[in-house]
Amino acid sequence: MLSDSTARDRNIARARLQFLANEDPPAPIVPEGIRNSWQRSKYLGIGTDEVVVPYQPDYDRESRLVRAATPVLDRLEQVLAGSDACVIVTDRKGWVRDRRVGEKRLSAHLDRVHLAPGFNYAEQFVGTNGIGVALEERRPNVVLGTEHFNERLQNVSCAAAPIRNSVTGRVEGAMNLTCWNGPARTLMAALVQEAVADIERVMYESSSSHQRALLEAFQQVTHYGDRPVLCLGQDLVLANSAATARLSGDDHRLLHEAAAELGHAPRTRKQVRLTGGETVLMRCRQVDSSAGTAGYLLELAFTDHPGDQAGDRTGSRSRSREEQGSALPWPLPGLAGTDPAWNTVSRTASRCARERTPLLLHGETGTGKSALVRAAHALTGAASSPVVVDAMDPRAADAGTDLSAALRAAPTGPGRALVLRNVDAVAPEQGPAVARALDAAAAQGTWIVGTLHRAPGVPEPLRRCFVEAAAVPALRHRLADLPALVDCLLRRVGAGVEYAPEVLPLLRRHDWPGNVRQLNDVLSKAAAGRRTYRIELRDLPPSLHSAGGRSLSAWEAAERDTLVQALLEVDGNKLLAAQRLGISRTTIYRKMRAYGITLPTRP
Ligand SMILES: Nc1ncnc2c1ncn2[C@@H]1O[C@H](COP(=O)(O)OP(=O)(O)OP(=O)(O)O)[C@@H](O)[C@H]1O
Repeated sequence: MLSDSTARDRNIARARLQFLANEDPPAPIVPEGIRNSWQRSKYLGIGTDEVVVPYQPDYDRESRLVRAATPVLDRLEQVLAGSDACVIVTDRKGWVRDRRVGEKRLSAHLDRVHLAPGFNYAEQFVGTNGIGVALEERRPNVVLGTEHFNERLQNVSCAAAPIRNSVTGRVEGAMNLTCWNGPARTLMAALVQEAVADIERVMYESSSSHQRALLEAFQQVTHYGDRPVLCLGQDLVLANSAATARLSGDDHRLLHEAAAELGHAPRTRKQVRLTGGETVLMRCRQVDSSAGTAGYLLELAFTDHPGDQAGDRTGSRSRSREEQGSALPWPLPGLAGTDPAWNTVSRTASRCARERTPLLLHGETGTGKSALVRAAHALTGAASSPVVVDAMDPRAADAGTDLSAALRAAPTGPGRALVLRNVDAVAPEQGPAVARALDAAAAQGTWIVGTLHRAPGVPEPLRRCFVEAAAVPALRHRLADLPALVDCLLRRVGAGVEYAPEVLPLLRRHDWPGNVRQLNDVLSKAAAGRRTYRIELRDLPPSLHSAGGRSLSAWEAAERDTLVQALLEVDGNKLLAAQRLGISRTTIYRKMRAYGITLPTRP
């Protein structure tokens, strides 16, 4: 009689051969994570009988990951001495950086399959294996014997987990434990998790003072992104959206070199020619932390953008001009608009969603902050919708369900997004607990987003939970997008809703304090109440027909609405409208001026 695990191994081995031999997906007996990895491996055409992997003997043996992993591996090596186990650390691309083996026979086998320092064990080269799956799916996993894609690995089992930078949430590498197939394999996952936590802690201790200093310097200067600002650390780049829109990765390297040349001077300026040929004036400041030099803070002024002088805080208007020159359309599913400032924020949100960079979105109510997060998250292929926790929701303020508890209750992990709406409404005493809850979710691979109406409005310690910030433009600043928005919103109402040509000019005259949400409400109501196949001027609310310079009393608003309604009924003929209302033509002129009524009128 076969033991349970032997029978399982045989079934998995059979399922693997069937999967390799035909076009069907792997049988359901195969665990989901392994099935997905097999499919990716087959799609990439990876061989199953030979391990052919790239080799690069030269690598940075002083990197922060290697330095943090060394004491942990030293300790594990002693624990595992003589046992049939081996621990391995790779960098984030799958290059093996260190390996410690308990016994010689396993060491020889691992050499034969190139699971050794300098080789690359990413899934794209080896197919399904612990390291490859941990880096690909950014989560811990176990790959047992016959679950390996390559036959040469089937006599070993491995458990692996990603190693993250607990400040930025970025995956820095992977830790893997391999041993011969056998009963001990079920304990491997726990051992790996513990070792990963130790490495992450050492990394945090050694790097956090640098990173904290850089983040602080960046946040002090950007005030949520008015001009291009870049903060360059040894392995950390912080850039606001005004900088990312104009700089490539090569530009970052170039600017880093230029900054390093300036040395220790407290603040210096220098002209730098970027890779695309543009010249930028860079103002550089060295950032120090308690552990030494953390990096450089660069404030940039592009020579084609005079309003964007380093040190000039002209606010979001100068930023949007800068972005207008460079932001190309960046369509997000279900959303409309090609205004440059909208393009820039769409691009930033997409990149942050992809890289899981914590993002702070600020913009007036109804501008589309939540809609952007939903669309950018969906674009990553995530199956789940973002979970939104509102700091202004009275239930969250309730003693029984405090805000941090609500955040902690949200599902976390790669493929998840967590939105804290109205970040600026978090009460100061709740700040530390909320920050801890956000950091914990980010550490699990969740994409963290905060939204608020006005920047800067986020107090410490919450501010440091967000790495990037971007502004969502108000509708009145992107009126060129109005036709596309109207079409998009009417499509949501139903197919075939049209509008008269005079409608758009009228919508364009309004300043939309409630932004796209208000436009959506107006259009949905107009479409529901329209009297013909299309929306006419008279279907729009009377308030849209006046300039609305001052706030009106209820009585005044009612009078204005009656006036507009009467004028619309008679196609703007003032004499007829006056007769209907029983007032003089002079009175109607006076009232129209007083209320700023501007609907198209007949002479
Ligand atoms: N570019 C767009 N294209 C289509 N619809 C949009 C766009 N921007 C916003 N909307 C729609 O406008 C409405 C309001 O958007 P959303 O709820 O995202 O605003 P918000 O900025 O998060 O508001 P608040 O600050 O009040 O939370 C939603 O129905 C959304 O789908």
